[in-house]
Amino acid sequence: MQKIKFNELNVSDEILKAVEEMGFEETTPIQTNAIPAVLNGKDIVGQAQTGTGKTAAFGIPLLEEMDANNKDPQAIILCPTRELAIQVSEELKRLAKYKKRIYTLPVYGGQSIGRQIKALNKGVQIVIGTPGRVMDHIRRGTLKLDNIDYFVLDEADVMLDMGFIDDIETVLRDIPEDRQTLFFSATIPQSIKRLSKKYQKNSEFLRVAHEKLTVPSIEQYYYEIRRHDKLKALTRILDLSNPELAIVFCNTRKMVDELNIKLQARGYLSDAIHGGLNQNQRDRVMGKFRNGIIEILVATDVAARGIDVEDVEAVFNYDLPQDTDYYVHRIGRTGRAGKSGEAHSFVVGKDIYKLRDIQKYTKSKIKRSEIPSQNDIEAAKFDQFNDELSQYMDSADLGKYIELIEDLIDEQYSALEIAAALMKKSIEREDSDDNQPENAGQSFGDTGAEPGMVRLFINIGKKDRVSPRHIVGAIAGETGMPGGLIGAIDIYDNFTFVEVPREKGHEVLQIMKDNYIKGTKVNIEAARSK
Ligand SMILES: Nc1ncnc2c1ncn2[C@@H]1O[C@H](COP(=O)(O)OP(=O)(O)OP(=O)(O)O)[C@@H](O)[C@H]1O
Ligand SMILES: [Mg+2]
Repeated sequence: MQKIKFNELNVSDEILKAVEEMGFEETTPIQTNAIPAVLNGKDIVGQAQTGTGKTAAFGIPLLEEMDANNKDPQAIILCPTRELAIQVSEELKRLAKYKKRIYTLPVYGGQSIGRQIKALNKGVQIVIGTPGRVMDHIRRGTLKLDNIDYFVLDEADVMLDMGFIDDIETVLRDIPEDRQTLFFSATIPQSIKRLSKKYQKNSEFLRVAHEKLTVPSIEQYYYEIRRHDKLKALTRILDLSNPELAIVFCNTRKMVDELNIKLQARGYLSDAIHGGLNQNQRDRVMGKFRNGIIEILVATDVAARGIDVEDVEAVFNYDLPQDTDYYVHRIGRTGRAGKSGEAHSFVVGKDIYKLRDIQKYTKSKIKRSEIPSQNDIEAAKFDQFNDELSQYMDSADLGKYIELIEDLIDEQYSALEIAAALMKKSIEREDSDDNQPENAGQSFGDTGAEPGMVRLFINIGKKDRVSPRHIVGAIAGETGMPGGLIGAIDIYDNFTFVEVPREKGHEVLQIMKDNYIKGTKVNIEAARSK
């Protein structure tokens, strides 16, 4: 029996109420198996596909076992990234809504340690963090280990990999022996078994029986293309399938930044996330993506594991991941909690061998597909136009317009000609709004800008490199605006972007158009105001 009602589990009314409010109707298979096992005191390795509720599978039993009268930390959950630590903490908070006096806290680098210490001192039973910061608190004595009963590694395979292992061993040495140790991930390689022997007692391997490592509701496609066709492929697929939200993975920070700028310049609502940004920037980008202010998240593998954002309908491997496990995790950002999703992978040259390995490893079918043609996109637009038009005709009051058209017909045109002309005009207008290449290189909008600020994209031409200092200096000099108001200047291959207060947007655009900055001509191709 894989799925059951939550009230068939031996859990408290507080949890049942919270789970109901969160809209969970039945347990997922890993929850069915893991919740009783953890409540019975078992150490477990839990493997289940992406998006199948592993967080609640360890979160619910932990919350049940916390002693509300004891203010000391009783559980530590380690996650590989800061965003994931925050998200797991949020999910636990929702589950703990009716568990009064049970507190959870995320601790991660890049956030003020003082604030975290204050929060820890107030009393927190469950600490969720990244290894570096958790270690830091342990060394400072601000995170006490004497009462830790539960130690959880989310994304265990990556946590026991990489540079984390030393930190984890250090933490484990100081946690009381009679703790429970829990490992969870969608991918559990053989090597974990050895580590499990070392760190766990009589561990039970809960593997949710599934043929495939990937989720069946994700349609997977690959495209054999040339490197320089990747951007075209991406934008065409985006235009054709028009996903609510999408994540595009690249293998390097540089590639992420470059691609993001190219997408923004073409008018897509995108932003970038990678480890090179500071924590404020990372939080801001994740927040905008979760709220749908941006629709496309261009990311390195920092966003590959665990991240749960509703309505991510498509994932792109702009670059194929180096590691086959990461294919599973990346595409698992879509098709979560029973929803459907699409995964598109770009394959250049020898990547095809890697793709074959991925198929073999995941036992999933990745279908070969072709870059959609302009005709495909036009046909899709036409279909969409038809749908919208018939809906509109059903609801709108057209009386006055019918009379006007009748006049036109009397004069010289047929009804068919008039309808065709109106349709052409309407579709063309949509297209010209649609960021065609002639608009690329410059745009003017609040894509990704701070509230009240507007972001200007400027094509500075490949050879005409200027430094951020020059740009700020020139704008400040011409407008008399303090330099501090001019923000977020980054220079990429041949683009730069500048954030200025909204009301100064047009003026600054004009200045940049008219001026030479320190002898370098700033070339602005076209101005477009959204
Ligand atoms: N029983 C349930 N019914 C419906 N939705 C659920 C249930 N349990 C969890 N969810 C929701 O499913 C989504 C995915 O859960 P979660 O992030 O825990 O997946 P995961 O297995 O940890 O995936 P990943 O391997 O990517 O980390 C979340 O939004 C969560 O709130
Ligand atoms: Mg998870």
